[in-house]
Amino acid sequence: MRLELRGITKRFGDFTANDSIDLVVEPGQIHAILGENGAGKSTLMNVLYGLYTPEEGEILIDGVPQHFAGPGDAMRAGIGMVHQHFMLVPVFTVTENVVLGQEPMGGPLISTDRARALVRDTASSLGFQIDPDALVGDISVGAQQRVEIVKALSRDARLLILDEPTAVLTPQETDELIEIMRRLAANGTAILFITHKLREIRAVADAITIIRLGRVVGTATPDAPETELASLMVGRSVSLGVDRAPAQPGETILDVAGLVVRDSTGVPVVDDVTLSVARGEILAVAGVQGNGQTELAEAILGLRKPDAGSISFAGRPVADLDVRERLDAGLGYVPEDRSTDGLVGEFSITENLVLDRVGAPPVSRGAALDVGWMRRNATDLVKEFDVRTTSIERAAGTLSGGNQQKVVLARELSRDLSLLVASQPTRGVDVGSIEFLHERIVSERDKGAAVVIVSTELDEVLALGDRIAVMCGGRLVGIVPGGEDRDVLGLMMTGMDPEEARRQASEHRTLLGQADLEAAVEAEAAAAADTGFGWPVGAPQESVAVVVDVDDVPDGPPAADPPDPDPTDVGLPEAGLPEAGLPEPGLPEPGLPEPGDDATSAAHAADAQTNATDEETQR
Ligand SMILES: Nc1ncnc2c1ncn2[C@@H]1O[C@H](COP(=O)(O)OP(=O)(O)OP(=O)(O)O)[C@@H](O)[C@H]1O
Repeated sequence: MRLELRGITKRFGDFTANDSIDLVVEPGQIHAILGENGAGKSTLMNVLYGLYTPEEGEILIDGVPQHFAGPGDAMRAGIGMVHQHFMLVPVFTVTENVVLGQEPMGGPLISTDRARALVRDTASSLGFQIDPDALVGDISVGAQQRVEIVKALSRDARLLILDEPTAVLTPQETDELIEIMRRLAANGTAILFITHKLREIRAVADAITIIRLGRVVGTATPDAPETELASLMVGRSVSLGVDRAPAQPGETILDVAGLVVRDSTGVPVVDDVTLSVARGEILAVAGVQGNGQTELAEAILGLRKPDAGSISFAGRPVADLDVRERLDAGLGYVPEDRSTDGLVGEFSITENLVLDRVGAPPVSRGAALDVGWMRRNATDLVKEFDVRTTSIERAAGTLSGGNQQKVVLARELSRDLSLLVASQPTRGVDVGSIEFLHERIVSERDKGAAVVIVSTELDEVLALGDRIAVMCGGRLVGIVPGGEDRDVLGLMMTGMDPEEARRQASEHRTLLGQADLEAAVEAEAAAAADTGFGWPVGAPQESVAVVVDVDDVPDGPPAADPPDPDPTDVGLPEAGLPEAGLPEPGLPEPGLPEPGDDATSAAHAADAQTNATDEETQR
């Protein structure tokens, strides 16, 4: 399939999310779309998948214009999409999920034999081991990812859209996915790949298109250095590491001893975990999602009752503190799922920024909310955290994923904290904003807070952790010093003890670990070239091939808020907030799309649907 998008324009009200986007994806090409949060990537993919109807522009497949009234049309035209948040039904089996909506019939009944055969054939053509009869809720997230791919490809997708597909995978699983993408591409499947992980783009993409503020601002080739790609994306140079002084641990704030948390069936999901965190240090908890980290974080916050063991905060059992006391004592929490646990999607940004402070000054005056203070607070935080929005009164649920995450972090980091527990703090956030958020987290540490970061991102764990704890199957596999080798951490995430992981890692380097080596070699070569000293290994890699349409790149620092720099100047409805009390849940917010609006129905539809060459491999 050769895909061509011509002049795609998609607006939400007055806001243009995609502005005359042109894009060509050749058969068998892995085409990465790179762009900062809110750039319009998902919107473009949703247009291509038939979830949104563009106001202008054309989609051509093999030169023939297409008109998609919904995802069904896109699927029939050979387009498959693996959404960032899986759209699987947990209580259905793998087979039931794969054939959902296209069940093979044997007379009047669904033919389960044919359905199973379809799953088996598609899976084995991809080299996947999948049990067609397993319940999706019982299999790992990596396996769920494979089910999503099987589902898309069992419908004969010749163009596959992968929207941030590696967010929940181990480095080893990511390697596997990269191999699958290469195999699919070699067989002619075109792949549109969205990710914020520059390392992956460099490992797998054939072509890169960069989108900023809804417009294509340039293209690049995968040999462009990460720093170059990052600055193209956000329009300024970005530091990909965090500049931080060594930790100065003080008194112990958090003490977890022999903690056991069981699920509803009695199985321990946190199994005998003991750790402590002091003021002035960051403990990063690494692990594949679903290995007890969520439950550990929730237990620390007192949101989950331990079945055994103890948790104390500054010497006091957390269970003795009620929620208000926990907040007053300076506990801050960033939940891993921003949309269900971090925000109230229907509430405005202003309201979401004070969710955990209602009832106390300065948010409340007696029984009434201080709306003026709330607006000033929102205006300041939106600016400081670079939340890309047209108005502070906008419903948080209509922000792009990365911008929703910034709202949650802005709320938690704007309080005085003694202990910050942040799960996946930068999931879906672009590199420019990650730089800022990491700096903010380090500055909390330096101000004397104890920080626990739970992250599946090894880059993040390595960037922030003064010590790194790795969890697998609910158990603490080990605690190693910050700066541990990423391959060692990847292996520990599979349950291997640190010594064995170090031994095996030295024998086998992952593709992405290899990319680290390459980056180090490049950096050293460049440094050698700069200083005029010879570089013994040979010349640096080919020059960077980056094409940027300079006229199209907006001037100035990216922190300039698009499209309305000052949220207070964008026609905030005076009556947007009630003078006292939050709006009734369920009441529509001013400015929200009406049901039946294109955007709303598309969102509902989305809800409902719940090469490298041998030489490179060698290197
Ligand atoms: N249904 C909607 N109603 C109103 N505005 C929307 C809607 N969906 C997206 N937008 C806006 O369109 C812009 C582009 O959003 P989109 O989700 O495409 O960004 P993105 O590039 O995928 O960002 P991220 O990397 O954060 O996922 C954002 O400003 C977002 O707030």
